[in-house]
Amino acid sequence: MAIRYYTVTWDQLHRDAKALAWRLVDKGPYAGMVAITRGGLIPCAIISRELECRLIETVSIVTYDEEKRGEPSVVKPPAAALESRGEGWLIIDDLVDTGTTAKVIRALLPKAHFATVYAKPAGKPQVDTFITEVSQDTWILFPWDTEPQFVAPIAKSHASSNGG
Ligand SMILES: O=P(O)(O)OC[C@H]1O[C@H](OP(=O)(O)OP(=O)(O)O)[C@H](O)[C@@H]1O
Ligand SMILES: O=c1[nH]c(=O)c2nc[nH]c2[nH]1
Ligand SMILES: [Mg+2]
Repeated sequence: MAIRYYTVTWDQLHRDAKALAWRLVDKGPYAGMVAITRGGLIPCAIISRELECRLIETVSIVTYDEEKRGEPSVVKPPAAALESRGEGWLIIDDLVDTGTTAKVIRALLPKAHFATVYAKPAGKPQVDTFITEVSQDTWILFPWDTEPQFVAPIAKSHASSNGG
């Protein structure tokens, strides 16, 4: 199956994270927020500003090596939220894909509210609130993983693909 790419710019990420904050504001107040590093850090910063929530904990789960999956391991647990099992806490990640990361965090913090900006169908059941769904065969390209580069004019690439 050919992979598609969905490019997210800084502006779009800011807009989508704010849209998520709008959905979350009435579900609070929150005891604090847990950002899933590293992808959840920037959406968490944007949402914490909107919700005026200044207590931020982090959790680090290592699952991916580039675009290949490995076994998930908790590199840094969300210490401040563990005792309450996440009650009143808001967990933020940039996206849910297979749901592997979300399942590990949910086991640690079963009472927390889990929110992501983007969601793919396989992981969607693990998430309480999200903004945009993309198909399972789509790879989301975040602004921190990409940079603008020169692209040849259409006429040039068209001519070379026609042997011109
Ligand atoms: O639903 P899943 O299949 O588990 O995939 C989703 C997770 O994968 C990405 O993180 P990654 O593990 O690549 O680490 P990073 O956030 O440090 O880039 C993304 O930020 C999510 O946390
Ligand atoms: O940058 C990313 N884009 C994705 O679509 C994805 N899925 C899992 N992990 C991911 N990281
Ligand atoms: Mg991540």
